[in-house]
Amino acid sequence: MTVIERSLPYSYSHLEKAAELTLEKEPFTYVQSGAGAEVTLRANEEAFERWAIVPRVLKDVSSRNLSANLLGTHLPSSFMLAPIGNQGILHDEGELASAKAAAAFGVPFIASTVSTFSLEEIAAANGDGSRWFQLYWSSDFEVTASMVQRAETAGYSAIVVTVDMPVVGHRERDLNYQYFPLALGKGAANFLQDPVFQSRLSKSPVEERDVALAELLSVFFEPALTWDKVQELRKITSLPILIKGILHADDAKIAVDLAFDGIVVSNHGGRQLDGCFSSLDALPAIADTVKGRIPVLFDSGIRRGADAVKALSLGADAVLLGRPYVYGLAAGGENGVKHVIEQFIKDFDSAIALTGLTKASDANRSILRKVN
Ligand SMILES: Cc1cc2nc3c(=O)[nH]c(=O)nc-3n(C[C@H](O)[C@H](O)[C@H](O)COP(=O)(O)O)c2cc1C
Ligand SMILES: O=C(O)C(=O)c1ccccc1
Repeated sequence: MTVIERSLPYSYSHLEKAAELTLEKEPFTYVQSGAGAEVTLRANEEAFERWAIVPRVLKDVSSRNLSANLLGTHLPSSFMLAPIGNQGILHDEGELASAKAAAAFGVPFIASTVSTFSLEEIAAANGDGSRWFQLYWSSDFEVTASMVQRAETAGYSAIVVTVDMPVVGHRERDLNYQYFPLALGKGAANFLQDPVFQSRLSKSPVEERDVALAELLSVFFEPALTWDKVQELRKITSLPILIKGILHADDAKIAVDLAFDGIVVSNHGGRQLDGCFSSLDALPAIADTVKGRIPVLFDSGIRRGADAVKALSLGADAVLLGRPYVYGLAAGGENGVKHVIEQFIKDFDSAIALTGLTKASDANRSILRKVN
């Protein structure tokens, strides 16, 4: 399948630039920035430069299988689109454009709790595509339960509980601009359209939007969340449950012991705790602990095909693509996301062949060396 929007650039840095030229400075900064001095944001990318692929040759790579299958979901190229909230600040069609683009390539889409469009609207745009729902656990448990049930009804096939945001990271550049999309209502649709959330209000969100947004902010964070509480999700849904935001091998062990269905090794793209471990550096010990008992997904720093090869070699079963696709969204809407997906698949395919592999799932540590 060849698309698309030839005016869009091919490299990550140029895509970022294209997004910067399209957007106002506040929404661009919101996407690009990280917490604190952005040490972790930089470390996520730099960690990939400390691993080098040592390719094998003469392996007949004429036919290649890039796919992964996990938790009943088919990933044609071993990656999914990461949950990214508030996409309406980047393009009017927001998550609808991204979910359509993902479906066109059969790439699974993970919809965020704080999407600009509701999970039902995203499901309609995603159509026959495959999709998971990312859950931010609300301190109003009945709202959490209602959202999970809605996701199940709307054809989402797994729940990804993000646990690295008991509070929001100290994002200095957003603070400088005093720019907080959730407070502006840019990621409120799943709440405003939720019947349980609406029942908490004396007037409808349309009549009293400010009151509704204040209620949203008051129930959004749940700093008291624990492993025990997350386990209660089992009573509400039969869908697979993954835990996103794992960096410590001991937490990976707890996730396995408590029979969660998968984990996402992630530091939220350097947006939460600045100074924490890069995601790639965290991966090997986690993979050694999990030992294949549950799927290990990975994000934070994936920019190119070879990055995905490295993450798979260090023990990930699949990766999530984050900032690259939303820069495509900002610069070119649905076609921009298609462009990014298409190029990422081509790059990944080429990297697999040049590594001397015919199956992405065969990637392992024998083809990697630590450098520097
Ligand atoms: C603008 C933006 C919004 C995000 N929103 C969410 C979200 O709503 N839920 C979530 O679990 N992660 C969210 N993330 C984190 C991503 O899912 C992913 O972990 C991160 O983007 C990976 O880093 P990378 O994009 O630098 O590779 C967001 C990231 C960005 C850049
Ligand atoms: O920006 C984010 O990373 C994010 O997920 C978020 C969601 C809600 C409030 C603040 C940040």
